[in-house]
Amino acid sequence: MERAAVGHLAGWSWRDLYTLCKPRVVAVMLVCTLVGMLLAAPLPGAAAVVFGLAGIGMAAGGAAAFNHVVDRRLDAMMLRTAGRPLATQRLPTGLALCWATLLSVCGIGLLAWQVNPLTAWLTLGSLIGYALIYTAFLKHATPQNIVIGGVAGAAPPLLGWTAVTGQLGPEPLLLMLIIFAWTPPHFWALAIHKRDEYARAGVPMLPVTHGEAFTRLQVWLYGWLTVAVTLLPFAIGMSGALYLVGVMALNARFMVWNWRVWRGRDPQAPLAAFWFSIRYILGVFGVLLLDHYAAAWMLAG
Ligand code: HEM
Ligand SMILES: CC(C)=CCC/C(C)=C/CC/C(C)=C/COP(=O)(O)OP(=O)(O)O
Repeated sequence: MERAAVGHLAGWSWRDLYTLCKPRVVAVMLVCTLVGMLLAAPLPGAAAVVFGLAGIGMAAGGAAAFNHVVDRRLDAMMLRTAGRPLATQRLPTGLALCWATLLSVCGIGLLAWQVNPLTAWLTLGSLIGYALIYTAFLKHATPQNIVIGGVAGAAPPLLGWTAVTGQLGPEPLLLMLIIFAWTPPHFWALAIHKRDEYARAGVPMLPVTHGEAFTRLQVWLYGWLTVAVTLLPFAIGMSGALYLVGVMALNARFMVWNWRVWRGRDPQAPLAAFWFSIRYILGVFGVLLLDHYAAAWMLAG
């Protein structure tokens, strides 16, 4: 019998274990982590970078897998998530739980063993914050779920910074604040688009509890907060003119999308704004890095 057929008969494939890790979300998080590392030290040690990325990546993937386990019944109720490996029941819950535990233990263990205890503790805090506090409690308790839970999702650049320096400081907190302020426009734009699904599943997301118009206003206001926070690296002298120009251009496009969401005239705007938010956050961290190396290069010259 062919291997594929065996996999099919068994009901699940190895790819399902990969899917549980939310690989695209974790990939963007790791980009932000790497930028945090490279801003902390122009030439960080290879071991801190490699083991740091591997440990943080495994822990974030493990947290995402726990999220799939905890949310398996809820995911089955929503069209967007109904095809997930646990929602369809093609992957046994016990196996997913083992996978989530293995990834989390290996990730945190690697950080404690090869990186530093501070990074291991902070990553563990983010893991618990997302997998348990957000997923099992906040998500069902309050429409502020993603604002509070956003602390865990915003941690990656700070974790990257501590991985190479072993200490906290105002700069990594600022990098974290950028993602924190960006999370509401990122998620609520999608939540507006998926409002009916969340309502049917009984999840108290902001558009369900406070209506679409109020959520559109919040996207607009948090958008401005994000703009203000992204100007701080320049204001405190952490980044230079190249960053300022780049981030202003990104902010202009970001706010055009948030404005379209706020106006509420284009039904396609929320989903388009959600997808742009991902390019935006990658752009902000990309331009932070570009500016950092441009400054180092000019100093060397
Ligand atoms: C609590 C905070 C956050 C919430 C509630 C949230 C929510 C979501 C949701 C519901 C999706 C759709 C997923 C899907 O359709 O499978 C999504 C997608 C995504 N999010 Fe977030 N997010 C958060 C934080 C972050 C952070 C911190 C990053 C990266 C720095 C991020 C990056 C992404 C990416 C790249 C996608 C697209 C995934 C894909 O292409 O399948 N998110 N987010
Ligand atoms: C250690 C560390 C850095 C942890 C962070 C872990 C992590 C992967 C956070 C992702 C945030 C996210 C996609 C939230 C959506 O969850 P949801 O349940 O609301 O969305 P869903 O309905 O798509 O599952």
